[in-house]
Amino acid sequence: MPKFKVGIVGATGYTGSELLRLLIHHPDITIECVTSETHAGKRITDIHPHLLDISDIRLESSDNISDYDLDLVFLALPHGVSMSFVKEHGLDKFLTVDLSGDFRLPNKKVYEKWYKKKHVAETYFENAVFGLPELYRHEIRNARLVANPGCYPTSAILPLTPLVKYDMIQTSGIVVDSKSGVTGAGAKAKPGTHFPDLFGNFSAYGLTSHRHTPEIESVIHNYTGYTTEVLFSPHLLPIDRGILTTTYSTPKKEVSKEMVEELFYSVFEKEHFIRVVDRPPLLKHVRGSNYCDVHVTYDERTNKIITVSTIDNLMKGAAGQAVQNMNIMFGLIESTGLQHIPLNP
Ligand SMILES: NC(=O)C1=CN([C@@H]2O[C@H](COP(=O)(O)OP(=O)(O)OC[C@H]3O[C@@H](n4cnc5c(N)ncnc54)[C@H](OP(=O)(O)O)[C@@H]3O)[C@@H](O)[C@H]2O)C=CC1
Ligand SMILES: CC(=O)N[C@@H](CCC(=O)OP(=O)(O)O)C(=O)O
Repeated sequence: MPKFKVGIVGATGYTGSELLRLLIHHPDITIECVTSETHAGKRITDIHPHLLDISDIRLESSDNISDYDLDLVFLALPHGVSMSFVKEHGLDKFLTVDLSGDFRLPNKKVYEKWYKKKHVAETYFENAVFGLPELYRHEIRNARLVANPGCYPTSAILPLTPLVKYDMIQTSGIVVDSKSGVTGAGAKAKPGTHFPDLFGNFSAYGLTSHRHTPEIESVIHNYTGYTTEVLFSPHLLPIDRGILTTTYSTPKKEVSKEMVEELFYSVFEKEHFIRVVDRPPLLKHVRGSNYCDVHVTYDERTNKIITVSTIDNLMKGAAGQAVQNMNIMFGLIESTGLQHIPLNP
């Protein structure tokens, strides 16, 4: 079978780098072009020296993308930039997997409220499928534009949807408390991601205003039909990769630890990348892999259901999930090229 041809737009960033790591040896695809506006003309190893003797492809401007006959393009671009690319190229020439948040929300109004940015390609919201395969596998198969989920939303939506869908929890007062490694903030240095600010430190940010709040709420609504109220609080961990998310919710009816555990085991039984674990998961047990480890329990004393989930933000939180979506769009086995064993320790 001929291989599928793909391009990576924004290949110099962290998710671009991770896409390269996953795709160079993917058995069913070839990487035809990789783009950078800042480093066009340089070899990929000038930016990613770890690829020495592995790839010698040259970076070029995304203006050249039309010179290639591509089946699919990954947009590993900042939000605001992805939407301009989609507006310029449309969806007829190639399939698109957008890693940014530009097409994850229901419409322009919600986007502009939370992103504080004008949306210039609103007509494409109706084409976009939210790229969480465990929820929307069938829709992804026929999509031309997949909005790859945010890293925090992936870690929160996966454990919350079974609880909401099966009517186990009250829809208000759901608390999502997340901690992320610093690669979640992208490759460009910012004051808060500077080594002395990070090392030996730990901080909350984006309280009450983070753009992943409407992403979590709108996907839960779309998938379950329930309108929820989610309080989302992100934190920055002094580590490179990984997200650990704890959720707290109140049961709607009488539950037990065994009941919630049974629900998770049955819902996720057939999911290759979701592992239900019988104790709180560790970040190191998913590092470098596309797994999401989830744990659920019930605290009788406070009457709260607690979930703890872990992902690698660059894998199941970004590039790994994007490749999982690509596999589905091409009709390949979903786990192709994603069988990495977690790097422990
Ligand atoms: N990091 C993570 O854990 C996750 C990231 N995401 C999302 O994925 C997307 C990519 O993230 P990430 O790889 O971390 O980001 P980076 O900041 O590391 O990389 C962004 C890339 O976009 C390119 N680029 C092109 N045009 C512009 C522009 N106008 N301004 C800035 N950069 C531009 C940059 O390269 P050049 O200058 O060479 O052209 C660079 O390669 C973002 O939308 C992010 O929100 C989603 C989930 C998780
Ligand atoms: C640690 C850190 O800064 N994380 C990022 C989220 C990364 C992510 O999922 O990204 P997008 O929704 O932007 O694609 C943040 O809070 O803005």
